[in-house]
Amino acid sequence: QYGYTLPGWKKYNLTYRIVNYTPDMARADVDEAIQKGLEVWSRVTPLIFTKISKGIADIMIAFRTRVHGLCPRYFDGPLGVLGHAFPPGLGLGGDTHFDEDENWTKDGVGFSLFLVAAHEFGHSLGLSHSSDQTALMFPNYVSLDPSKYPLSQDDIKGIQSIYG
Ligand SMILES: O=C1CC=C(NS(=O)(=O)c2ccc(-c3ccccc3)cc2)CC1=O
Ligand SMILES: [Ca+2]
Ligand SMILES: [Zn+2]
Repeated sequence: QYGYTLPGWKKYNLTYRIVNYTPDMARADVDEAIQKGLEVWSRVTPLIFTKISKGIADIMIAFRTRVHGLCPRYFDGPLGVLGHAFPPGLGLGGDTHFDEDENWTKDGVGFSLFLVAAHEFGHSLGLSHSSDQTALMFPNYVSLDPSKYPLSQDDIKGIQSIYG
C-alpha cells in the first residue's frame, strides 16, 4: 500500500457517447471502429463500456476541427495531430476528439479510425505515451494491420497497473 496507482477512473463501468459522425465513413463503421477501439482495452481489464445516445457520458467522442467549443486544445488542419483525449476525470476528463480535417477510414486510404481511437482511449483511461515502438501508446502513428492484436506487453502492463 506504499505504492501509488496512476490517476485512473474510480469505477469500472464507463459510458461513452458518439456526439457526431465523420462524413468520411458509414455511421455503422464509425460505431464499429469506436467499439473495437474500446474493446482493445476492456479485453485486458475489468472495464465495461456502455454506449449511450444522449446526455453526458464519461467518454464524450466527437469529430472537430481547429478551435472547437470549450476544448482547451485545438486541431491543426489535415495531417499533424489526428486526435486528442483527456485523462480520467469529470467534465472534459476522458473525452476524445478526432480531427475532422483528416481522412478517416475503416480499411482504405487515410487514417484508421480504429487504430487512432484505440490509442486515444489509452489516454482516456489514464495512460501516457510509451517509448516502446511496438506499443499502441507509442507517440507516432504506425499503420499497424488493424486485424493484428494492437496491444503490446508494454500497453498491457501499463493499463493493468491502473486497473489491475
Ligand atoms: O496526446 C496526443 C498528442 C499527439 C498525438 N498525435 S497524433 O494525433 O498524430 C497520433 C499519434 C499516434 C497515434 C497512434 C500511435 C500508435 C498506434 C496507433 C495510433 C495516434 C494519434 C496523439 C495524442 O494522443
Ligand atoms: Ca490534423
Ligand atoms: Zn479537443
